[in-house]
Amino acid sequence: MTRIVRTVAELREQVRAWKAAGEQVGLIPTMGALHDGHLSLVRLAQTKVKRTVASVFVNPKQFAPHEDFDAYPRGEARDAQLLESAGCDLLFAPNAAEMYPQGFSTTINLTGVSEPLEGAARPQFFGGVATVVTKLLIQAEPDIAVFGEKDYQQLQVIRRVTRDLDLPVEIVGAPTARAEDGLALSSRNAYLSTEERAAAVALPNAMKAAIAAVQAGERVETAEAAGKAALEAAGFRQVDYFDFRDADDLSRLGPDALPQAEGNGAKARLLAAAWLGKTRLIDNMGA
Ligand SMILES: Nc1ncnc2c1ncn2[C@@H]1O[C@H](COP(=O)(O)OP(=O)(O)OP(=O)(O)O)[C@@H](O)[C@H]1O
Ligand SMILES: CC(C)(CO)[C@@H](O)C(=O)[O-]
Ligand code: BAL
Repeated sequence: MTRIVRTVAELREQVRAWKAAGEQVGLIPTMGALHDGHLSLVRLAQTKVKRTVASVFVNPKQFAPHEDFDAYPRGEARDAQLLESAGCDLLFAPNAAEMYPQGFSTTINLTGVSEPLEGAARPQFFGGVATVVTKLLIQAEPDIAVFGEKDYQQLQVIRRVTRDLDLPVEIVGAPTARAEDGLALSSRNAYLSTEERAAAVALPNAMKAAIAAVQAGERVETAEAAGKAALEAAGFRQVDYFDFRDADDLSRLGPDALPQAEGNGAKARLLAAAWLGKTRLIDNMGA
């Protein structure tokens, strides 16, 4: 069985024992409600290191008061079973008091790549993510930590934080796992009604269409506007962003920039976030 530990002391003791035996360790931070996307991160870590630790912690610091912290799906027994089936060695499941003891007063303050897109839509989000991920990396002392490209900006922010703070860990990005129709797997997909789930495929479809249009010579701005219109026509009630961006620093691409144009060395990424009823979906694709 996958062992479950709830304290930093137990986590460190186990990780240090593995390292003393010459075994490298990979950390997979999650908020639980696990799905195949999370398990693909475990499997990727297993190709690189001998031991894997998944953390499950629904981090209150990355939710604004009006967001879905209370409603966020939780189910430790099911999560532990899935981790067991994936061959994960350890589940770290701290409670809020272990993570944020009384008097906790430290938050990582970010600029740069955290500011646009998710940072603009959810001003509290990346400070909370950076704080908890930094704590998890210090607590677990892993050799590698794996994060999904599904949360592409989060991955870029975490790369930046680990570089800036000299954290001795390799950050590994993992490709987005998708349902058969193309929708990115996400714990929040559980909020979708049957009708909304059917409509949700418009998100990856609009993104693929926008990338194809730009690659065929369409102006970036025009493709972005068409993408937003396609989402609204499919029943999305609000599009927070549908933007082509520089793939590394997420700065804006000029209106006439053709990401794939010959001689244009910049790599582009299309990132989108949009609301279907009460569910906020995000996705991104290389362009
Ligand atoms: N479809 C996916 N493919 C690859 N990685 C994923 C996928 N979904 C989530 N992840 C990654 O799993 C890790 C934990 O994410 P989290 O627990 O928030 O799951 P989630 O499904 O993204 O949930 P949410 O619905 O809250 O966004 C993150 O690194 C995230 O990028
Ligand atoms: C990285 C993370 C586990 C930090 O709480 C969370 O933001 C997530 O699940 O993507
Ligand atoms: N998957 C990112 C975590 C969040 O949206 O809160």
